[in-house]
Amino acid sequence: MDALVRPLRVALVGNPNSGKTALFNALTGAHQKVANYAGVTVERKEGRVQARSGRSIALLDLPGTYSLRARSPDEEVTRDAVLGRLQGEVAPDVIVAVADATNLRLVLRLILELKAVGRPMVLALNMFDIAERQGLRIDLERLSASLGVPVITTTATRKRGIPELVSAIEAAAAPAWSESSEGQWTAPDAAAIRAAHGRAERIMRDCVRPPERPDTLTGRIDGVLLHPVGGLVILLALLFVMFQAVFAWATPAMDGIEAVFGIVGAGVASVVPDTGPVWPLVQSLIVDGLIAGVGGVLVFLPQIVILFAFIILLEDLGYMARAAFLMDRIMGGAGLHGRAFIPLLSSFACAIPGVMAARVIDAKRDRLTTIMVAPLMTCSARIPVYTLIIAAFIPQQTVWGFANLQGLVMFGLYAAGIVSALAVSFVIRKVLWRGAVEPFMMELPAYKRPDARNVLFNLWTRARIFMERAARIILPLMILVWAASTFPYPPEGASGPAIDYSFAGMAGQALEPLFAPIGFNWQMVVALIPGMAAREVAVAALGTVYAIADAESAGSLLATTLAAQWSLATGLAFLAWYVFAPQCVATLGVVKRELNSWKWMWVMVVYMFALAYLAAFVTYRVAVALGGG
Ligand SMILES: Nc1nc2c(ncn2[C@@H]2O[C@H](COP(=O)(O)OP(=O)(O)OP(=O)(O)O)[C@@H](O)[C@H]2O)c(=O)[nH]1
Ligand SMILES: [Mg+2]
Repeated sequence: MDALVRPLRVALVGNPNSGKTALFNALTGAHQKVANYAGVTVERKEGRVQARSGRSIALLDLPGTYSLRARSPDEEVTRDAVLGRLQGEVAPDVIVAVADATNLRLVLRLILELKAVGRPMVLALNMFDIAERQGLRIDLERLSASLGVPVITTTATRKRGIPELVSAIEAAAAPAWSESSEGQWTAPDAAAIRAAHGRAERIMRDCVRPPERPDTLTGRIDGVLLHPVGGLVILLALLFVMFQAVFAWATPAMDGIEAVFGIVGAGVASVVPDTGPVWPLVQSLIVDGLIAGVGGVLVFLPQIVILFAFIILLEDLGYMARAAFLMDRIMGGAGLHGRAFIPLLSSFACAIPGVMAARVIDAKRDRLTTIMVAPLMTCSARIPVYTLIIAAFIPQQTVWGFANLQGLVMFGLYAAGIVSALAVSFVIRKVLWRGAVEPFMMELPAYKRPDARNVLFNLWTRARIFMERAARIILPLMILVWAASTFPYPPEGASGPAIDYSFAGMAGQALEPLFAPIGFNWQMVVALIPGMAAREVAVAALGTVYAIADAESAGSLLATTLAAQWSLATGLAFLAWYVFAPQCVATLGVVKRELNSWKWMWVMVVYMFALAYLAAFVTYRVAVALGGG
């Protein structure tokens, strides 16, 4: 192919948290996730840029690494991309080494390794705004001369230095039209590593003067936040406030959304005639199937947004790496690798990115353990389930004079997820493989003021994912649930409610004996079946089933209906079930893919269902014994 017309292949390579993805976004206009901790990007991501000359650039964003001597799966992706060893790819035409200008020492060694690969290279000195603020003096010309690569200063988050970087990339590529498919690189031996280390130190001494105004704030804040006792207390307090806020602040917005659905439902009922054989069905599909089902899940959007506002702000500040540090001892005691923290943290959004983030863990067994427990963390799809049951059964009251009881129960459910993840990993360590957990090192990023646009964009992404799931997964399933609960019609002269004679009613009643010991009724069983697709589907299905079953309660809130129809013990057993049950086929699919093993996927299915059944059983029996039946 003609080298002039095919796009220029460029790879962004650098230490974790140096701003590669921020730079990628600034160059391509993409919106890949950027956050202030190491290990955000675990996959290669491709984007396009058009240079002024008209030449198209195919840009690769890669996971961060300290060396081409890769250890973990994410680092292997970077090494293989740089060397052109990825399936169906050739080595990049230009490597852009991305460096955090305030933290050059480590990246210099990586740059020297990259030079040895022999591809044209450009150094982007990113975070240059911070370097300037600190009064860090870098002799750019000398640095460029000692390394033998052009140096461009950038501030990715403000899009500074972007056109200059693009020009430098083009200029670097121009002479090298060679189509060699693989970069050459051989792992250096100990002597070579020492030599590179010495060279990096010399370059540091020659080109970089220490900052005039070093960042002392980070150190002072860490003195408090990383205190072994005080730090943990602050972490717990933060989580406590977060769950209080989820309940206290969301209510007005949720009431608003509910009111809108109520008005829409009433509007539909007044517009659609209720005569003839078809119109009542249409009305039922819209009101019982779509509004009661899909709308019943969408009302939880405000809670999702509030929870993620906290998480995203803390991520951007740079607090999450500190939380990992604080939890390291506890996690180590449970046999979890310190690097498991970020995957488990990601699992609060959804177990799928969580399971994928486990790629940052190099030891196979540690990675497997992390993946096996990640789905126990409370993902956001559980929020509708938890909130619905809490609203139905837990009174809205203040305890200890300041805490909202509903928020406290939510906190407890999250804690149950975390504690059981620790317990399961402890058991895996004791039963399946022993041996010490490897020590864990993670750079603590400097604190940064959260960037409003980044926070809002990430928040919008979470909200969009939630709403898209409602449209893509819940909506079609609710049409099925509605149809299964409506047809066939009851026979002539039937006495019971019509739904009892429907497919759903029959299936639920057939399976009910299996679930009776844990206090579930047939409507719940019906909800659990489509609920395998995603956890919040169960809430939608309950909404639809109860809306069809019980015309009198039509229009009243699902929580009110449940409070009337279920015992307290049943409600609590349902909560306990949802702490553990692996009701998400997409997660199971990703576990199979990441571990490349059906066996471990089935181990997960079996152990999680077993725990769910056991937990619901114990909860139900204890609650009944205490008078909650
Ligand atoms: N002040 C400032 N902050 C930046 C700049 N570039 C990136 N950041 C911030 O630095 C943090 C890390 O940025 P990312 O783009 O996620 O870093 P990364 O290199 O992709 O990290 P990994 O994917 O974990 O390897 C984020 O909080 C960004 O907002 C910059 O030029 N100036
Ligand atoms: Mg990244």
